[in-house]
Amino acid sequence: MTAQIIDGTALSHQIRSQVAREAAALTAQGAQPGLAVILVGEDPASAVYVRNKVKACREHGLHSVLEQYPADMAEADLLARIAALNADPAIHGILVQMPLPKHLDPHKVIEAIATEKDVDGFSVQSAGELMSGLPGLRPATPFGCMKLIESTGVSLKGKHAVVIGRSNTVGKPMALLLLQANATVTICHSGTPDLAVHTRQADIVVAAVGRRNTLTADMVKPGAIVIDVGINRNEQGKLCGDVDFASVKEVAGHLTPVPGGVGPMTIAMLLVNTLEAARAAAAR
Ligand SMILES: Nc1nc(=O)c2c([nH]1)NC[C@@H]1CN(c3ccc(C(=O)N[C@@H](CCC(=O)O)C(=O)O)cc3)C=[N+]21
Repeated sequence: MTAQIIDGTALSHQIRSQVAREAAALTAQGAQPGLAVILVGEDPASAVYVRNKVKACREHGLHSVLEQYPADMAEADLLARIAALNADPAIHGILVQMPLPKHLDPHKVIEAIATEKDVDGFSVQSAGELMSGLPGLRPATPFGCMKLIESTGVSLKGKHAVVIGRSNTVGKPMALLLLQANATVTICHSGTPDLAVHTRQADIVVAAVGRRNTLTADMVKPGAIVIDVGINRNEQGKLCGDVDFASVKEVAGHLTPVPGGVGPMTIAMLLVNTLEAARAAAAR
């Protein structure tokens, strides 16, 4: 059996087109959605990601601004920029690219963003809303993973989902979204003694570790849905995920590639969140 490859690029374009239509309607009402992206420091990978985010906004009729600051920017100056964007009526979403240079406290920075503009869904308030089943902005990566799973047409109800990784940005919110969709959820992490014992039971595996070949074919139940959140490089410098794609595709039922899986969906869901934030602002 060979897995169906889930095309994240194609799905992201469908979602982005929908966002563009709805953004145009808001713009016609004088409420064009706007995203501000802040990058501190010169990490080349981060620079590529933020440029792609801003470019995606421009291509789909959203207003966007990119603010780039030197790596030694003072925390007070960053907080002041966030305060100014909080007060800017043309901006509905604020994203501060992570990771931040060491001297900047990410928690303090995230909490400075107005809750209604927290399009990353990283704030304590947004996390609490997700935990409590309240409406709110959902973290883009796990939100995108849910859309990828939904695109298979397989119902999550009563299924066993295993999440590998417990980060605040992916693993934990992913587990909560799966739980909300009525899956039975297991969270595995670096302290799990035998990962394969859990993943072999799983109808859905979401791998969000940041280490190549974390999930191999022998660890996968035949027919399972496998979502690969990893972003790694192999010896040749080629982008690859946490899943051993070549072997797992012979066992899984559905599998996301890297690149072309979760990454493009993260950007699409960021646009969805910005649209949602703009819509909420227009209704106030
Ligand atoms: N505040 C904040 N919010 C984020 O959402 C955030 C962040 N910080 N820091 C870094 C991570 C990473 N991230 C990605 C987004 C898109 C791709 C993406 O589009 N990847 C393409 C490949 C791009 C390439 O070729 O490098 C793909 O997988 O097909 C990847 C990674 C968002 N992040």
